[in-house]
Amino acid sequence: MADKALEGVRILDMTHVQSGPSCTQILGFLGADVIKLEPPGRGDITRGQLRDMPDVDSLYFTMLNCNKRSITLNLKSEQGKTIFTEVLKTSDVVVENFGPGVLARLGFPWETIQAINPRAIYASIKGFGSYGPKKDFKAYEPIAQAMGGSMSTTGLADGPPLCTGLAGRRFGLRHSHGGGHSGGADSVLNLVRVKMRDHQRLQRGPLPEYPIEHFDDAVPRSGNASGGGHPGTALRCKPGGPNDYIYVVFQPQIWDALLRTMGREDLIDDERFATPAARLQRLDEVYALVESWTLKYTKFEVMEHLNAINVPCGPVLDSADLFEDDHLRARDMIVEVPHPQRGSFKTVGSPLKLSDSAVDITSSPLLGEHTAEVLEQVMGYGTDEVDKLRQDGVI
Ligand SMILES: CC(C)(COP(=O)(O)OP(=O)(O)OC[C@H]1O[C@@H](n2cnc3c(N)ncnc32)[C@H](O)[C@@H]1OP(=O)(O)O)[C@@H](O)C(=O)NCCC(=O)NCCSC(=O)C(=O)O
Repeated sequence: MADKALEGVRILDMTHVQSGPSCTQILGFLGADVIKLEPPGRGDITRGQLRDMPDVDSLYFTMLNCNKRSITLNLKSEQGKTIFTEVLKTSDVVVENFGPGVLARLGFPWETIQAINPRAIYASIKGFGSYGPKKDFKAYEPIAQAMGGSMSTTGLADGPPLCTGLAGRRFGLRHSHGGGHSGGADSVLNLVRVKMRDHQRLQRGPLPEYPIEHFDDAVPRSGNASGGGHPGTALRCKPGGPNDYIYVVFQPQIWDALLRTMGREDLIDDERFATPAARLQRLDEVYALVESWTLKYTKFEVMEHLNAINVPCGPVLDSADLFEDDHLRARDMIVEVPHPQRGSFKTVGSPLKLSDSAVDITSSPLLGEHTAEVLEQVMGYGTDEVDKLRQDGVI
């Protein structure tokens, strides 16, 4: 039995930036042989973007390209196209997120790829998919957030629309489950399904769980209101820093126990708060009451108190908290990876945990680190031929 779920599966990875690389990195975590194909010279543009060390692959690149091999190949040269055809024949899956029309301009539209290797699964990420009036538009993550409904519903009611911090992954993850062509805006829309629910509810009356009084035609920005069936919000904690908050979901069954923990047994029979319906009428008061208690403790202390009585809650973890978090470390979600140029770097582990497929995270490859290895071992080229291809600027 293979040690890893995707051992023996070869991925021809023609992805760049964030959306595609995050998908193929997960395939690498699961044991696939991911061969990342990059243009000679610069490679994936992110290698040189947002650099924190001169002339060294950026964290932007290293954190999205672990567990891959890198080959360089000039797809605009005739020999490059020939080599591409050969690599394609040895691949099980092809993943690409080029701009619309790029592969066709290179001479490899989907039909040609399919004819060269009919058994290959083809996964294509575009901003707006392969059909529909906007199919030829380029896109980055914030554009998908703008056009998939996320921005208009994120933020405070009296502030501008906001992007969330879920870059790249949200755009790409939804595409990684099979062959096909789909779009980033589709993915975002899929994740704002509850807002589309609320839009239709709004046509029958105001939405009581939203922290606003007056509604227009579209779903408003909901601040920190919970999108689920129970109200919830982020409450301030000690010592009052920008992320000293804890998110609390007010399930009906927690109310009495919460009042006891807060030392407010006197309110248990108070009819203003006694039922979920009564509390929904005065959420501001409910939140202010509980916040007067959370402000006495740190967000981690509140987490302890609330979990002791089974209240669903989550302290707002900032990036410093995340790197130190004992749970994330125990689950290998924060890992340190050796790197030939950087010494090592910290990255985020695999969100997929399969019981019989351990994840060993290896460094992102240097540009073209495996070109000779792949050409010689996978495709049978001789060392002299590889040298000649290098001199000719093909690889
Ligand atoms: C992200 C992009 C806007 C980036 O645009 P560009 O930088 O202009 O890249 P393109 O993919 O359009 O490719 C530009 C050119 O590079 C050429 N090219 C690419 N690879 C090669 C190789 N190996 N050899 C030779 N030439 C190459 C390609 O033929 C194009 O040439 P010409 O044919 O001569 O033009 C676009 O790729 C795109 O819309 N992708 C799909 C959606 C997507 O995944 N977006 C990122 C999502 S999230 C994210 O990551 C984020 O927000 O950040």
